[in-house]
Amino acid sequence: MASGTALIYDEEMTTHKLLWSDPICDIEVPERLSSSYEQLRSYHLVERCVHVPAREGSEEEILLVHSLEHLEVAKSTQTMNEEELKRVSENYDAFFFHPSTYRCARLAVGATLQLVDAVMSGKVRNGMALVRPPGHHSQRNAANGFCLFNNVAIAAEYAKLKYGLQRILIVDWDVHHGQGTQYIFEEDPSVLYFSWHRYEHQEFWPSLKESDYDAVGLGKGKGFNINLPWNKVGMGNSDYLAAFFHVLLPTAFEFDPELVIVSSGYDSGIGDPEGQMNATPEVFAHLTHFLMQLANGKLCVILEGGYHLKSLGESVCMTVKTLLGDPVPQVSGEMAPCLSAVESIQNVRAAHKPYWKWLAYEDTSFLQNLSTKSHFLKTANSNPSTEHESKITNNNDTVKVDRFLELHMKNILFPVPPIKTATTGCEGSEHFLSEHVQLVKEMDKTEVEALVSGFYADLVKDNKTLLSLGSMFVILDKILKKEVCNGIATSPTAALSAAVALRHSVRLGFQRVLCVFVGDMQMIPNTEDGKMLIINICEKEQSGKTSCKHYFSLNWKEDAEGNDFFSAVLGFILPVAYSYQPNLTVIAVGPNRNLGISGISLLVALIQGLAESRIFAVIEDTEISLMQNVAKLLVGASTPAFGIYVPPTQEKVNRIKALRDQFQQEWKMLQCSGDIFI
Ligand SMILES: NCCCNCCCCCS
Ligand SMILES: [Zn+2]
Repeated sequence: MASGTALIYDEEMTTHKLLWSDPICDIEVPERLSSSYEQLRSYHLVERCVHVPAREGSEEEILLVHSLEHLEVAKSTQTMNEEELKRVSENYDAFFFHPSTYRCARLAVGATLQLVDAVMSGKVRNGMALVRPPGHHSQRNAANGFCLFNNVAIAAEYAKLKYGLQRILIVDWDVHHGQGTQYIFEEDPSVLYFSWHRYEHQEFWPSLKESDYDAVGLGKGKGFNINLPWNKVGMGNSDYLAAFFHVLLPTAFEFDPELVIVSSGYDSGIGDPEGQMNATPEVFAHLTHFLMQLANGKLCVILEGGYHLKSLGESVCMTVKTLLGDPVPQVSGEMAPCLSAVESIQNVRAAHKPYWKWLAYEDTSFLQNLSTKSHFLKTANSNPSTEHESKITNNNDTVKVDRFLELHMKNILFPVPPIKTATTGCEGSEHFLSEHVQLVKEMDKTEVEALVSGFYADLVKDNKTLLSLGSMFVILDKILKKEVCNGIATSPTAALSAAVALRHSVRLGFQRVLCVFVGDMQMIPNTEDGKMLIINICEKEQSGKTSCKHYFSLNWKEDAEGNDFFSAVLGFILPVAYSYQPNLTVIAVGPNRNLGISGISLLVALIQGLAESRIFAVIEDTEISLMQNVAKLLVGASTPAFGIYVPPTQEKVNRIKALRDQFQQEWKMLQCSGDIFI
């Protein structure tokens, strides 16, 4: 299992710069690279990464994507004077040449390929390349939007050629549409390209019709190009997370890529003059964390845009911290996507329904009663409450944004506990003990009995249960005190342990405890006060207990061969959990679990993004291999390959949709169709 995070940076890429005045290009400055690198150093992140040197991309590698003519023009600029450079630059939309541009662009390509090699060879698990000039706007025969060579597109072609890959996912979270990348892979089903971008109904640059949600790819490539247009500015954390839950992640898990490459632009972050969006740096930790669960963790993050230096630097650090396996910080802001975002999400799901199994039963009846697109425009403008008030009056006030970020990041960056996981030394734990794991000593009997008093005392029959409860209390204390990040214990009665753990956690002061219980829960604590939210994934409806705001019984029986649990995790559990914003998560697996090990592993892996990754897992002691899988995930291993993809049945899709329709006003991250507002 590969480990380690590569960081690729070469100061020489700061020599490319604008020699004349150009109000469009003057934001793409060398300091974007140097200040991001300095920020990484200030957070002591550089020394934790594996340093991989950049190199020059070869002409042959560049010709994987670009025409010989384009290469020759770029090469010829090295010896030009300023006048000539200016003239050549005017042939392109928003691009400038400097005598060192060609050299820097080749270093950007080479740095990107070095990262692909480091990840594909297993030298590291993942990594980031800080490069400029960026790449995602450049096309076969043209420079465009500050980009000369399409670093990420070349990387994808290179990986296919050198490693025989057949499925590569490119996620472009830059705020501009990577039209260059779209054109290059439009007919190619082996490269799934996803981009969100500021669009404002084709008003915003590059103002292309083919940037809209109905550009789904061409020929054999149909379905493998996903455009999510943002038709308003001010999009924030909840909009971005909703786009991942309801569009990108279900598709990505069905696609099951062998490698994930991110066109990582941070102009989609707060304060950026181009994006005018509201998403704060920690959201990139969540987006990165989700993508780390694909392709067995093989993730290459390549810098694209980002023009507010402080916002860029903080977001780069959040990304690298997460690549290193640090706990994911709590995401800030109200967890409620705005109407415009939900409409875009609904439109892109409808557009892709013909191409993806997970969308087979998507309800697209809204298209019929839509007279024209203007229908949504009307609703969007009709209730202003559905838009985000901008945190910063205008992003152009750089100093104000600096101030905001200074304060905002203070309470985000918590000390990473030295020990990742605490365990009880239970059966099978010897397999994963390492310096990241701490064995907790047993608690003495009388103390445990005192803690278990009242409610459950009579239920604690034997010594074994008592001891298991005892070590559970010790683990919960350590998690609360942030001595450890998470913990795992086995129990002869997971249901009892979970119930006791929930009460104990609330008594310890955790205000919102999320409990995901797999199997039949037997005893269900009272959730009226909202201090707990329970999602019980069980085979049959718990007797007489119907779902309510803080208790969900999700009937799910997995098909034998594979696991169709993705749609429940991505379409229901995560949206509810993110809406609830717990400060502790308890995962419990009881007897006769109705989910496969890979489904549970996926759930544990994805849910680590909550509660600053504070998770307590309690597993029925008969489930040794499950315990080991979960323990490895808590210590920081990548999600194992999650078996054969089985699309959800219509009955299961309808069950999720029914719960969504019923609770999407309480838990707004469930929203993925605009109907609710009409
Ligand atoms: N009115 C023309 C605006 C051009 N803006 C180019 C932005 C390129 C961003 C690269 S991430
Ligand atoms: Zn951009």
